[in-house]
Amino acid sequence: MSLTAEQKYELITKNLQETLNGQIIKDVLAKGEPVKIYWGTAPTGRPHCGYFVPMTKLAHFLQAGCEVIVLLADLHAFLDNMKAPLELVEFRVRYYEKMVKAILKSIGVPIERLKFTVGKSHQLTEQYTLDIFRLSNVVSQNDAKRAGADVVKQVSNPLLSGLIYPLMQALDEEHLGVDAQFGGVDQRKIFVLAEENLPSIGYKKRAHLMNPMVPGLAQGGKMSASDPNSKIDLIEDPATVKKKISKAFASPGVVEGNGLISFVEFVVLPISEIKDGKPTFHIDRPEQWGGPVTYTSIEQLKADYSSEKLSPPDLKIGVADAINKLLDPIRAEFINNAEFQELERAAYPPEVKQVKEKKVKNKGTKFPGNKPAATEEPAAVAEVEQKLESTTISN
Ligand SMILES: N[C@@H](Cc1ccc(O)cc1)C(=O)O
Repeated sequence: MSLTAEQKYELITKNLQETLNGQIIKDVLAKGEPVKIYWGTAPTGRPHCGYFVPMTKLAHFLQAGCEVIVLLADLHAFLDNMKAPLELVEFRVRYYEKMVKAILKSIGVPIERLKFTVGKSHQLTEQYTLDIFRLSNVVSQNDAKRAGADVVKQVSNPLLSGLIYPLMQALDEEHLGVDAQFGGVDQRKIFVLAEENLPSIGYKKRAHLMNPMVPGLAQGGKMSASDPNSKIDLIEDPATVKKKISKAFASPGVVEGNGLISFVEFVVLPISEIKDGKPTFHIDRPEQWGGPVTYTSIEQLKADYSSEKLSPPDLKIGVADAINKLLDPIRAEFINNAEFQELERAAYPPEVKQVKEKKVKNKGTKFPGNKPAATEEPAAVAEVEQKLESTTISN
């Protein structure tokens, strides 16, 4: 199936909340060239179900013949208040890469044409360093601070790293040689900073594509890796998925801010369309409430929900089943792959409990029955690090 330039543009911008400088993309398409787009993700907390949203867009970009790059932004994960310490970030990079691939496989997207790159691989060059300095001479402290406000963790004593973060995200566009950057609308201020300032240091302005933020499952707000109740892990077991969804916030008849409906709109329907060519959302509703029902458009679902023809518990049945179906292959891959599991432990080592040690009076080594000084327990990190040293992660 070959698409016209217009059809490609439509697919590229489908389901987005906002596009800035779409003309840049149209111009590339008009020349018959593939559009080069990147999506960056900072490997901080464990990736969760919210990641399905950008993944559906990567699928669209690939369908539209784009060259797609996934940037695993390791240094950004470090610069954002050290959400990922340097000794863990490499494991997280590998864990994220595996997860992104597993999600795309679960959606049925061929990943051969997807390129993965790690921030460090271009961000430590001489030219990049010089570019940070050049950009720091045209961007004010205030503008850099404001640009990062929705992305960088806001703390009472903000660090300098939070100002460098947006500058580097802007520079990545140039150093990855793309036509467009894609991200959530939470990235908007950084995108604008890039558009306004790259030209001042002699670089092209890029197009920016933004997907909406899907509200979390708790009480609105975005899905966040740091709030366990607002999100569902990609390797969560089926029973926990059901439990979390049953607890999700959903007022009868209220569509606005309903995380479950948004999930259907931005994940379930688009994915079924990518997979089977037509959007479907099936609810195995008990007979007494009207029996099974299948929706093929979000408007239809929203109308039924607003008029309370569809109740929150029934919506929840459908969403829990849909999520479990999406997670099945990801869970299976994880469970059947010891390397993957080891990587998870290395990337997210269980917190070492601070056990208060009983003070033992030092009576000297000569004291009868005393043992030689105990060797220190290796730290959890060092231990897994060692185990992993010889393991390579295959695609
Ligand atoms: N800011 C993105 C990560 C990112 C980092 C660097 C980039 O060039 C692009 C994106 C996030 O919030 O996850």
